Amino acid sequence: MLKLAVPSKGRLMEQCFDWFADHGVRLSRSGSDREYAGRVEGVENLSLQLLSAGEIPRELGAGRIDLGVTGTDLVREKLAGWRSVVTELAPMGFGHADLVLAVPAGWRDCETLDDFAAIARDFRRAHGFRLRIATKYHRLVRAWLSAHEVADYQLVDSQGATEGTVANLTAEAIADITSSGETLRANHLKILGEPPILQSQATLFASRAANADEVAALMRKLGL
Ligand SMILES: Nc1ncnc2c1ncn2[C@@H]1O[C@H](COP(=O)(O)OP(=O)(O)OP(=O)(O)O)[C@@H](O)[C@H]1O
Ligand SMILES: O=P(O)(O)OC[C@H]1O[C@H](OP(=O)(O)OP(=O)(O)O)[C@H](O)[C@@H]1O
Repeated sequence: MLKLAVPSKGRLMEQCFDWFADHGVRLSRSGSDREYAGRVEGVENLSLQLLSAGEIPRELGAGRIDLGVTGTDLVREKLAGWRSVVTELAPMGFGHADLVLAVPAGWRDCETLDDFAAIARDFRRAHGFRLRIATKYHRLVRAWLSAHEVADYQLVDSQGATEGTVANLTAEAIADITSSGETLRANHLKILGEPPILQSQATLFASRAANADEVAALMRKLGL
């Protein structure tokens, strides 16, 4: 029996149910809208759990679930050495979002990452502390800034409403997921750097601990 987990709410859950239906497997909640158990029809030996998208990487990593749907951003952020822990089975074509670095739109002299690196150096000298970047994507942001030789900054943890931290004076810049760009615009922020830190989408992952034959049989059933 393979254990599958999908996001427990919102558009991600609905689009996930639609994707499986298009591949001949019907997923549904087993009880009320509040119940986090699920039902599977159309394939044998598969059980369904509804979990927080943010917790699915950890459950895959621990081998407590065999298959999971979540964003590539969350897997890369939350699982060190993710390639040795999970296998990417199928990008699913929804949940597209870019992880980006953004600064106040009014920073006219900051258009490139090189400008940002220079501003960060000057900031430290002028203020006596490092420029603050609010984010929940610590691992990905650190790796990306290091690859671009930006060193004079500190990360400030923000688990939500991250774009508000600049106006609230708890950070000078942010790194967060964007799709329509509305939240950045509404908070007077502009994106720096092209391409983005990461382009994410909802993806079906298998735990490396899962039974490979059972996973291969399911993939055939899904037509993948
Ligand atoms: N505006 C958006 N458009 C598209 N995808 C998004 C957007 N915001 C977040 N996502 C994606 O949705 C996935 C889930 O994100 P989110 O952080 O909301 O989950 P979560 O915090 O684990 O949910 P929960 O509140 O259940 O804990 C991530 O992979 C993320 O990339
Ligand atoms: O570019 P947009 O289409 O405006 O979308 C971006 C927003 O969506 C996500 O927030 P979410 O609604 O998941 O809430 P959060 O602040 O708790 O992360 C993300 O963190 C951004 O804030």
